[in-house]
Amino acid sequence: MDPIANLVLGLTLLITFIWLRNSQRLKLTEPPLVPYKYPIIGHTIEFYTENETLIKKCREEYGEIFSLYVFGRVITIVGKELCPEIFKNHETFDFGDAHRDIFPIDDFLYRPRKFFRNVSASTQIKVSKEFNLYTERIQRQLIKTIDELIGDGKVLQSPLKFFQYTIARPMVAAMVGEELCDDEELINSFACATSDLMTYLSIPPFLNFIHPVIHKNFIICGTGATARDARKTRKARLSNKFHREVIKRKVAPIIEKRMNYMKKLGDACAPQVDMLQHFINAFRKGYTVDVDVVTDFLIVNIFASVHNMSTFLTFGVQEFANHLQFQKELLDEQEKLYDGSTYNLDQINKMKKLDSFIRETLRMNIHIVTLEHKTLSSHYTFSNGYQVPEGRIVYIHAQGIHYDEELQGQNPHEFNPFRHFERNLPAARIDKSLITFGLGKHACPGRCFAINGIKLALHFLLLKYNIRTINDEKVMAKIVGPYKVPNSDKRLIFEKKNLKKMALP
Ligand code: HEM
Repeated sequence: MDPIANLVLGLTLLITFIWLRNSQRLKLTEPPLVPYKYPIIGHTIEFYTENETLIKKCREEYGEIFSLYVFGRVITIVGKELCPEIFKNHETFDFGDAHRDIFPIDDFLYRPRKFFRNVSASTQIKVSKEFNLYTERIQRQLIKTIDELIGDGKVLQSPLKFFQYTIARPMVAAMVGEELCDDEELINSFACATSDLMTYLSIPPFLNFIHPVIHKNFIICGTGATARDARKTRKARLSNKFHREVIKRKVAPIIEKRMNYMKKLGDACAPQVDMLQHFINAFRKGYTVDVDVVTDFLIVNIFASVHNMSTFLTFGVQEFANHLQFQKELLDEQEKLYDGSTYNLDQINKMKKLDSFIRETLRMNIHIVTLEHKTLSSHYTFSNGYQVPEGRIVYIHAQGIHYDEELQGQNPHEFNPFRHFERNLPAARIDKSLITFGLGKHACPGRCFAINGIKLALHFLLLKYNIRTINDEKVMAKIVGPYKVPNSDKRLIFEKKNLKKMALP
C-alpha cells in the first residue's frame, strides 16, 4: 500500500478510535462540571490562587461531587460521603499512578513503573512492628541534633529547613544504622533529597495544557543532571542523581561489610536491625546484592519519610507557639514523664496529650484538596450514581473532612489539642475523620514510625526550650494552590530552660 493510503487509513482508525471513546464517555453520567468563563484556562487560575474559596463555593452549589477544568484537564473532587469509596476500591483508584504525574519517582530513579510497590510497604510494616528496637537510637540522635543545632537557644529563620536536619539524623540511624550518624554529607542528603527537588516539583504544570506527559518529562529532565555535571553549580542541589550518588557511596561499604559478615558466620548470625538490612534480605541472592536496587529503595523511603515528618514537626512547633493557653497542660505531661533516661514504647505511649496534640496538628494542617487517585478501570459508578471515566484524576476535599463538625465534634475550625485525647483517638489511628495518611489497604505503613518520631522530637524540644514567635504573633500555614506548607517567613524563638540535665543515653 502506498504511503498516502497508509496515512489515510491510519487517520481514519485514529478518528474512529477517538469518536468511539468519546461516544462511550458521552453515555456516562458524569458529575456536574462547574461552569467557567475562559475556554482552555477553565478554573486553573482560581484553583491556584483562591483554592479554598473556589472549593467552598462549589461545595455549596454542587454538593458532594463536582468537576473542575484545571491545566487542560477535567478533575473531579469528592467530599466525605464518597471519599471512602476511593480508598475501598483500590484496584480502580490508584494514588501512586496519579502522584507519579507530580512526583515521577520511578522515572527519577530510572526504574520501570511500579518497581517500588509492595517491598517498601511491607518493609515499613515490619519496621513499625519492631519500633521498640529503634526508640533508643532515635532518642539519642534527636537529643544530639537538638543540642548541636539549637544548643543554648536560637532564633530560627527557616524552621522547616532546620527540622529537616532534626529528622534526618535519627532517620539515618533507623535506615542505615548509627555508624553513619555523624556523616554530614549523608545527613545533608537525607535532609534535602526531597526538598531540593521541590524547586522543580512546585512549578505549576503549565505544559499540561499541551499534554501531561510534557510537564512530567520537563521535571525529569530538569532534575536529571548528574552530580559530576552539577557539583559546581547551584543545580547540584536540584538534581536527584546528586543525592543518589552520595547515598550509594556511603552505604555501599556498609552493605559489603554486612554481606561478608553474613558469608563468614552464615545466615544464623544476628542481622542488624534497620531498614537497610530489611532491603538487603529482600533482594540478596546468596551473599550478593544489587547495591543500586537497595540504594533506590532507601531513597524512596527517604522521599516518603523525611520531608513529611519534618513538615508536620514544623507545623507542630508552630501550633505550640501559637496556642499559649494549652502550653502548661502539655508541658505538665512531658515533665511528669521525664526521668533523664531513654523511653521505651510503653512510656512513649503514655504521652497521650502530646499524641492528641499531634493528631490535631495533622487534622488542621491538611491540604485543601489532596490524595489524588487515577481511575484505572474503564469507568467507575459512585454510590450516588455519578460516573467517572478511565484516566480521570479524583481528588479528595480533605480539608472539608477535617473541618466537618459531625466527624470532629464542636468548633471544628478551632485548634483544640485535647480534642482526640477526650475521644481516645490516637494520632496513628486512621479512620474517616483523619485522612492525612490515606485510608484502607494502601494507607501509609510508616505512620506509627512517623508519629513516634515527631512525638519524641516535640517532647525533647518542649522540655528543653520556651518556644515562642516574635511578639507572640500567630504563624499561619501558607497556602500554595491546594497545598498547605509551613510558613517560613515567621521566625521561631527557642530560649533554653533551666532543665536539670538532658539525657544522652
Ligand atoms: C507525617 C509523616 C507522613 C505522612 C503524612 C505520610 C503520608 C502518606 C500517604 C498519604 C501515603 C499514601 C497513602 C495511600 O496511597 O492512600 C503514604 C504512603 C507511604 N508511606 Fe507515608 N507518610 C508519612 C511518613 C512516612 C514514613 C516515616 C515512612 C517510612 C519510614 C513512610 C512510608 C510510606 C510508604 C512506603 C508508602 C507507600 C505505601 C503503599 O504504596 O502501599 N511514610 N504515606
